[in-house]
Amino acid sequence: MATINFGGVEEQVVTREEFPLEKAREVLANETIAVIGYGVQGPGQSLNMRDNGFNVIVGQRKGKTYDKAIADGWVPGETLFEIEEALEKGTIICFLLSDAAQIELWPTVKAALKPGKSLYFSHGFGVTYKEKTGIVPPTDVDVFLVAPKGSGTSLRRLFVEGKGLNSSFAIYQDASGNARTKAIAMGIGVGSGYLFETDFYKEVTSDLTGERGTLMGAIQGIFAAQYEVLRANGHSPSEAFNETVEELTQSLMPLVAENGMDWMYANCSTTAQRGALDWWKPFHDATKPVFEKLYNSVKSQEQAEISITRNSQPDYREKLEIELAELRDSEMWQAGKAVRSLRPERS
Ligand SMILES: NC(=O)c1ccc[n+]([C@@H]2O[C@H](COP(=O)([O-])OP(=O)(O)OC[C@H]3O[C@@H](n4cnc5c(N)ncnc54)[C@H](O)[C@@H]3O)[C@@H](O)[C@H]2O)c1
Ligand SMILES: CC(C)(O)[C@@H](O)C(=O)O
Ligand SMILES: [Mg+2]
Ligand SMILES: [Mg+2]
Repeated sequence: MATINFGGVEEQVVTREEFPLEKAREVLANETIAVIGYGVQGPGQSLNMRDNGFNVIVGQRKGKTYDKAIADGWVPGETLFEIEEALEKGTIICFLLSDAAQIELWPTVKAALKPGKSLYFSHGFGVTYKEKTGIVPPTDVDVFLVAPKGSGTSLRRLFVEGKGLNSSFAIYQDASGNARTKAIAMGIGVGSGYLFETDFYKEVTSDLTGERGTLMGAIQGIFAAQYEVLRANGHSPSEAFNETVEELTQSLMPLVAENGMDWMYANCSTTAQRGALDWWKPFHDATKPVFEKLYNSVKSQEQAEISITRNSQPDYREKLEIELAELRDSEMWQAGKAVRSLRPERS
């Protein structure tokens, strides 16, 4: 573990330098890694591990996604199987179905978890909310998680570009005495940048907060609010969208990603800097109570309850799609579509 100072707080993290890919390959040399589910994380993690030289198979029920796995080079009967067969063959079971679907499949997975096998998650959800999910692993298997901090789509894209998303890792149960090393090896194998340690409860609590907050929920809320105010005051969709979204994603966020907020500010006018430095505080004060409400709703398990109830309905995909279509069809995101089509690299 390397000790790194994060803004005055020292943390132990695992870097690729200290735990190189060769070591990860050695640790997992005798394992068959069965990736169960080929939705968003499934492809990213399985393809990265395959390209990193691990022994990986995929378990996916037949249908459109199974065909996508074939298109990605997984071979039926060799590296691609029905879920039950992959569970049988795998020694490390990567449970990468949607969190709600994990509940339904758990009895099947549990039956396949013979002593000595490992159960791998990418979220603390299933076992943390065991009263709601029924996911209680047998005591003679290792249980750990590696949670990439980003979409499986980015996990794969960054890997292909020679970059990496950071991931957290956590141990829930160490039956073999080797769970920690295995978890870290898996984290390196899926293409993580660096790995930071957490526990299942903290992972699920921070993750549910983040995606409902700044990463996804809050950002759409704040975009919509500013766009609406600009439009209500007579600004065109072009002007409102560019001033709300396009400039942020194309110009300013890449600068923040590269060198931090102050550096992005410093690369804008002093007029902009003065205004931003004055206005971030009112935005902070206005939104902090909402973040507190959100965190409490996660902590009380209300968010887990909603997620399970809503995403377990037979038509949950169709219902999500209706709400996504509402976003997509809104004037702001339709304006965005037009703006994207005008980017020079697209013409
Ligand atoms: N999406 C991400 O990028 C992301 C990022 C970090 C962590 N995670 C976590 O990774 C895990 C997998 O998430 P995901 O977003 O990749 O999942 P997903 O929603 O894309 O679903 C994965 C697979 O589940 C299958 N599935 C759904 N219902 C099923 C059922 N009843 N029986 C059998 N198969 C079924 C689908 O065919 C699909 O292949 C979750 O724990 C999630 O919280 C996801
Ligand atoms: C990609 C996210 C938002 O980080 C993940 O947590 C998820 O649930 O998809
Ligand atoms: Mg999440
Ligand atoms: Mg997340």
